[in-house]
Amino acid sequence: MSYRPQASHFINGQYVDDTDGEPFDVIYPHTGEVIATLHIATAAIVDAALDSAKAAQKEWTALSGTERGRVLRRAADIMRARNRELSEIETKDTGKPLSETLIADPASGADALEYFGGLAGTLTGEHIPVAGGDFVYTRREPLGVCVGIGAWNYPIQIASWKAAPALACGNAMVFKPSEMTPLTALKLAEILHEAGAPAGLFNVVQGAGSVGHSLITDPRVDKVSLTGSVPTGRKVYAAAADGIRHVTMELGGKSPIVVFDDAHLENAVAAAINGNFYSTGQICSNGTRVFVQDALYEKFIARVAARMDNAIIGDPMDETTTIGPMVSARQRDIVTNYIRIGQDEGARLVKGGKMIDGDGFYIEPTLFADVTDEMTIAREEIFGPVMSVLRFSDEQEAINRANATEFGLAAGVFTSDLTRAHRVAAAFEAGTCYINTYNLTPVEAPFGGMKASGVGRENSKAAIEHYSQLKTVYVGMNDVEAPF
Ligand SMILES: NC(=O)C1=CN([C@@H]2O[C@H](COP(=O)(O)OP(=O)(O)OC[C@H]3O[C@@H](n4cnc5c(N)ncnc54)[C@H](O)[C@@H]3O)[C@@H](O)[C@H]2O)C=CC1
Repeated sequence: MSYRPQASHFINGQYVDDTDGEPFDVIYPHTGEVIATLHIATAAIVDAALDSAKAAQKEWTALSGTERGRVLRRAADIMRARNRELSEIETKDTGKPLSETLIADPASGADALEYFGGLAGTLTGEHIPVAGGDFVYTRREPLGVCVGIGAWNYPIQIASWKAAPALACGNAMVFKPSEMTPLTALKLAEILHEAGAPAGLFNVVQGAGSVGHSLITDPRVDKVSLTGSVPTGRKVYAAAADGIRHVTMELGGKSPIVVFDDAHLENAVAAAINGNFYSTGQICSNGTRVFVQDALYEKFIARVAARMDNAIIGDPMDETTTIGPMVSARQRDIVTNYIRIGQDEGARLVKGGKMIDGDGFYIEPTLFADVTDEMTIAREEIFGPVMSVLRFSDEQEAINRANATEFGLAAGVFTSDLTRAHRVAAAFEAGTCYINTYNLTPVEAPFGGMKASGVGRENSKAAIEHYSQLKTVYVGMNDVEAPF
């Protein structure tokens, strides 16, 4: 298995490298083998990326929105045409099964490019009449150079969800993928260039936190958009604050799914399976605290356990596989440790719980029952295939317990009682709520967190607010009066 990108970085319309940068390996999680070695961006690389973004932004913002949109929509078409190639690279980089990447990852990136490409020509200001025939108009202007920083779980999706609205609004972007998954952001850069984006409009530089830090503290940068954990979010937000930079923070979660007695059992079970085991549990909005009402409790656990027997764990390149490895040995060990803590603290291990021997970073999908609110596995984000089921009796109790967390990314409710569904959705302290389904993120709908889970929204028209700013122009139509 190998996949070698042409070079580590993509700057000013071309692949570039600087071998003075410290080398780092790209590891295929199925086998643990090194598939490529790239270099961390040096100061010269970061400088070149920011300079080229600054120059390209001027050229790009001079185009009409329709012209910018055409480039983004062309990029969406190229991405769809290259879906299999991109999906295979994504699978090699992340270990996610091809059965997922073929339908979810580049496809969701292409949706973002298409959607924001369509919106680009519609971005306008307002005309506001005021007293005496004077009027005000507003101009919706880009922010300038945006920095995007990605997590490792959805590399091409995260890069596209940030690039598409940023570019639609007339900004340029320098994107730093996670050092765990550096490959497909380079492909996005290549595709945007092929689609006609000016050289330098979307650059990719590699590295870990220190490269991220040098980007977000650079005076050429106007906006920072991070997808990552809450601790990283705190650091990035603080660093951006020093320069009063705009931010979008898409951070972690510990989201609840509340299943009432009157729920459609198989739908709730399927949603809990998707919301805990898809992408081997490495999804920020996963519903990792599943609250089930008394009368349905044991039945629910039995059905989840039975359906877990149908999981096909193994080679992610085999299109029948439904559970791949964890992204890294480190992440596998973090999750294994949480499973041990869950057992030590008295949760009932119903299924799974073990590492799978071999060179790949595999772990069994794991189901815990009788989890209580104070247990570590009910409080901390695990970011792995571990479902915790908790028992509850009444609605208000479920709402209070669901909200008793610093996070607020997503929440779900399953019930056949229409008014209760909306009442509970309104009471959830979470940015993205679901009724009788879970974890769907169409580009048309805003996505993002409340509380410690984030600031701002991605996708939908709401994202435009986070990649543009309004300028007010007051037009005087009368003589100017002064007191003397
Ligand atoms: N809300 C959302 O949309 C999503 C959130 N996530 C969250 O991401 C986390 C998992 O991803 P990880 O890559 O482990 O997150 P992480 O927080 O370790 O790293 C995220 C990115 O930030 C960079 N970074 C780290 N320290 C930095 C610093 N001081 N300055 C600038 N950049 C820095 C990393 O190199 C990486 O590119 C989970 O908490 C998950 O919930 C993941 C996907 C979606």
